[in-house]
Amino acid sequence: MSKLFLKPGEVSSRNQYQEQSSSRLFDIGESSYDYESTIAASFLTRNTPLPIHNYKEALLYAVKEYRTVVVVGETGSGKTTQIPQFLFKAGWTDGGKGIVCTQPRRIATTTVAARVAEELESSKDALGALVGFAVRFDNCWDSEKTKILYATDGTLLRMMLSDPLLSKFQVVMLDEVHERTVSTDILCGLLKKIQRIRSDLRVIISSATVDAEKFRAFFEYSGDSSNNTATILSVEGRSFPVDIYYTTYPVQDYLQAAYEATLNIHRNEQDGDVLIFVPSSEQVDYLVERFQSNIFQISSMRKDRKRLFCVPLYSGLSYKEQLAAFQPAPVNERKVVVATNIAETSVTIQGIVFIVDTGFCRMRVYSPETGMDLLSIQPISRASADQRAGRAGRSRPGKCYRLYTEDSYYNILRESVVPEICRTNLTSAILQLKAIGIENIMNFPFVDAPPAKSVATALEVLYAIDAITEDGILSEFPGMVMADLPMEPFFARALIAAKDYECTREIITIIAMLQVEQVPGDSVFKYSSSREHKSFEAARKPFGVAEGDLLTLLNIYDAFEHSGHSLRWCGNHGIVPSYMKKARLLRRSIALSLCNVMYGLYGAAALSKADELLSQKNPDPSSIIKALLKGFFMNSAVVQPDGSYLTLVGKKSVTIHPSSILASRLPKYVIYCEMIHLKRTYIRNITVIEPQWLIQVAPHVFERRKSPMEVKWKQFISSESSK
Ligand SMILES: Nc1ncnc2c1ncn2[C@@H]1O[C@H](COP(=O)(O)OP(=O)(O)OP(=O)(O)O)[C@@H](O)[C@H]1O
Repeated sequence: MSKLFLKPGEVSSRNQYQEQSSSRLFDIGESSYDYESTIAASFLTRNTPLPIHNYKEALLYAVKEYRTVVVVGETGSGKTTQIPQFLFKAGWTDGGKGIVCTQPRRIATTTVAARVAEELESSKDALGALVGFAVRFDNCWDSEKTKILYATDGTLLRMMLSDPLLSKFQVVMLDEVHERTVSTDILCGLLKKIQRIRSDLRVIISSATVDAEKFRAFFEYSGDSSNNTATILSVEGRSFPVDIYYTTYPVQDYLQAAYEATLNIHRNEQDGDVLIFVPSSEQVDYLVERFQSNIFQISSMRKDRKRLFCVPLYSGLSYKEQLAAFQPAPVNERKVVVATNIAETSVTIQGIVFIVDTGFCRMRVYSPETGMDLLSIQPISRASADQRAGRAGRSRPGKCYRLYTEDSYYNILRESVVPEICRTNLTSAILQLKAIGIENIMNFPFVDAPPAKSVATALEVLYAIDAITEDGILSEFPGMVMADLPMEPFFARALIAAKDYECTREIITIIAMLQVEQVPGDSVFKYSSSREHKSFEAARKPFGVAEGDLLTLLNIYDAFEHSGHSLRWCGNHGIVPSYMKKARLLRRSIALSLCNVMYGLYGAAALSKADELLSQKNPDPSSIIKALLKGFFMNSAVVQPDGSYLTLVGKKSVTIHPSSILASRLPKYVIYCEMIHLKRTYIRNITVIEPQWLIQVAPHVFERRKSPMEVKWKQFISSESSK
């Protein structure tokens, strides 16, 4: 075979880190993919302190003098872990208020908090005291003791429902702002408003370079001449260099290319673990299985027979399963982590030296005609590609293999991601804003304003599910309760309705099971619904019910409960025990949230009410479906002669996803929980309904001559604008 990867010293000319680079063809083992190489920033020795340490004084000065500091810097320079510690040690929490740092993702939130707790308190068990975390359905902090709190952006937003001025915090740091999640963008607007009331509050924005000036300008407050308002602090340097390699021509099959690139690394490189980025959990599972089934062959590729082992990492896994990716590899073994973009930002997996980046991710894209999000596979942005590369080079120099050309990187990938707020369903976000007291959505200071049509559709949907009145005002009930429940408004609506239909236990169970099966292709069965379809169907058959997927999930949970939560029972039925354990925990969390929010109960009273809510009642299936309909009636569809379906709202042609238990039965009327766009537009998690129930639960939408899309949205817009 010909020469493999170029050595860093052999390269020259440009790269994205403005250091030396060059390009040359080479062949990677048996595969035919050619790569060009680009070398990253200057080398620092292993014991070099993190680059952010050189900026400690500058940072503390900036935070003292300016209300907002935008910090930009390379991945791995130490922003996330060190800045809160600098502020803590400099006395910013001495007045009794804490520091909160947000992250877009759960896994980053919890792992970074654990790392900082260990650094600050020199103990592995310290988490939850001085340093804590808060994510949906899981809190590990103490309102008295915790001085540094890591929280997901969505959780901080939810905290603002009870504490709109964030009075518990002295400093709010929004990390990874360039990811532009809806929650982070909304937090930016809210913080800008809070700063006008609280001149003591300090805001730190950590962002990629490209967006820095935009955020600085956004936070600059012209009304305050006595105070400096916003500034930028650039942190130069990274921990260790990462050499970047590109293919010399576009890759046809990125999964095959990822597989081959990894084999090549294993065959030719010394030690160091590999992190592969693919778009979806299905593809993660596919690659993991492929590696595992060829493990002997792969290990024998090396003279020293170093073993390779492979672990998945995506959001549908339980927390414990996710942590497996963070465990160090045994001596003489090489770990390959196959991940979705959950591992893209703020995450440090020790031992990772090689990155394989397919260049794609699965993204939610909003369709204003249907008012629904579509999940589709899209090229990543350059900012994401840099984040992915930055997962190497954190404890030693690394290499990143991009399975696309350098030309694609510079000319096809967008510089930064389209803000999620401009491409996603805003129902949940607007409900949150209304609950925080922002009535005039059109005048809210968005960093980038969402399309007016998306705002209008969200208002219309909120009106249809009774969250807001005809005048766009949040209803005390159920609107305020929906906003307080930690879940999407449609599920919250169904859960609230469940009380009247006497099926709270069942709706809680269904929501918990759906939460576990978040990602298309994921299922509670150990077989993949797409690749091991026969085994999957055979395992599901004993639980299947004619009413559809959600009641089938309920049946599975009930059987699990009946078995005494037996892990052996799970094994005998091809069910993944950790998923069921996760569902069990989630049920309890959801029940407790409901007790807090709807019944105003806390502590022991909430626990005993939660037990009552979760005890067996066996309602009629039609009651459960009617409660679901209260939330999901906008997602109804009717079968067409060719076996496709037409959505009743939006008139979109869709197909039942092959993983549905109803895929071959084709009932006349259905509701669905999710629409996804793959090769076709599919609907998932289907329930059979009677058409007359639509009129019973939502007469304001389905009574003749009242088209839902005519629901006064124009009036909403004009009344919103005039508030
Ligand atoms: N959980 C961890 N285990 C081991 N080392 C860690 C961990 N978290 C962080 N580090 C070390 O601290 C360094 C800085 O990480 P930090 O997350 O603070 O950087 P950052 O500037 O926020 O980068 P990014 O935006 O890429 O997350 C990492 O490069 C790594 O060396």
